[in-house]
Amino acid sequence: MAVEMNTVSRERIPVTLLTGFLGAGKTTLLNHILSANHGHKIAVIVNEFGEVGVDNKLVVGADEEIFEMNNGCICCTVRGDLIRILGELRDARIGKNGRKVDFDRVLIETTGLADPAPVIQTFYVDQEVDDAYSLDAVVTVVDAKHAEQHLDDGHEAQEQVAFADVLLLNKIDLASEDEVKSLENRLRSMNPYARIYRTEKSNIETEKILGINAFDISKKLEIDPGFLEEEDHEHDNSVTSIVLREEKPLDLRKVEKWLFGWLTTHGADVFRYKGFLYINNVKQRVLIQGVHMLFESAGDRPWKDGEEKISELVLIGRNLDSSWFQKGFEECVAH
Ligand SMILES: Nc1nc2c(ncn2[C@@H]2O[C@H](COP(=O)(O)OP(=O)(O)OP(=O)(O)O)[C@@H](O)[C@H]2O)c(=O)[nH]1
Repeated sequence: MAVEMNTVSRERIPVTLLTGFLGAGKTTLLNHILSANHGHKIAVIVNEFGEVGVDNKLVVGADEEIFEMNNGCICCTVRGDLIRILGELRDARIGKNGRKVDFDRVLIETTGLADPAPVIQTFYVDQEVDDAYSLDAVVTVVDAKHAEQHLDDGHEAQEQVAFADVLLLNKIDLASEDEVKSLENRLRSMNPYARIYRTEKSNIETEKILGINAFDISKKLEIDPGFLEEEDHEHDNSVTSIVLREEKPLDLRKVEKWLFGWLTTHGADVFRYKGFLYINNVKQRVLIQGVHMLFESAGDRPWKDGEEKISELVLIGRNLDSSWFQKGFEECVAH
């Protein structure tokens, strides 16, 4: 009996923590994992900075259970939420409380602004979480085009690299071989342990990131000996988010002209923006998103019958003037 109990308690649910700076390619990786044929049943927890759950809408794979935590950063205000969701999932796995969720691993996508250390701590410091879950690996997606800049001025970006078990050097199509090599050297000097893979569109064999048993707390403690005790962590408070909403149909050309005009002068201030637009005389939602000055808009699925048609755009960056954005967005209404 004792042996059996030990076996049960040691069978903890593996968790992959997916981090990476804003726009690096985390959702792209998540979609890639969820569409791949690997046989794992994955419960996904996504954390969004800003009020609108755009990420949830961007994630494909309707079969997976997706739990979303909005309105805060996973490493601060919603850490309690994370513990609660992990507890609920653990119970649902065995059909407790009348709900059954069938999964064999958990994947957590953190917001690009999260410092991973407090999230990792949760798996060691919270006893109930520790009993039920084991951290399999911290996978950090790095944007080959913008990482140097993010690493120069961001504490979170540095921590994300420092705590990674696997680094995906993504978007290599946007950087030269020399740039990629020099970034690789920089990453290697920051984190000598992580396995580094170069990727385009976060395309990687799932065996290289799931079930790899790569997380080793002793290595993390070598990097930062006090990290399990750290109560506080720093945030770059100059980074904020704005949510724009408009119920009237918009004119896509006006939106593009307005946004593009602003981006050409302020592209460095905006890390990430994304949303769906309700465009005049267009049956589909239009997905609009970008990272700094790289911007794309594309037709998404058609609006469903009875679905509220509304445009929602989230911007994350520095020095964002909310009233200026609200006014500009309103002026994009189609006439
Ligand atoms: N050119 C290029 N674009 C990429 C690549 N990978 C992802 N993208 C694009 O980069 C943008 C951001 O990708 P996401 O996967 O949404 O990034 P993210 O890290 O989830 O972003 P946040 O959730 O905002 O932090 C999207 O427009 C992707 O299509 C790549 O390898 N090359």
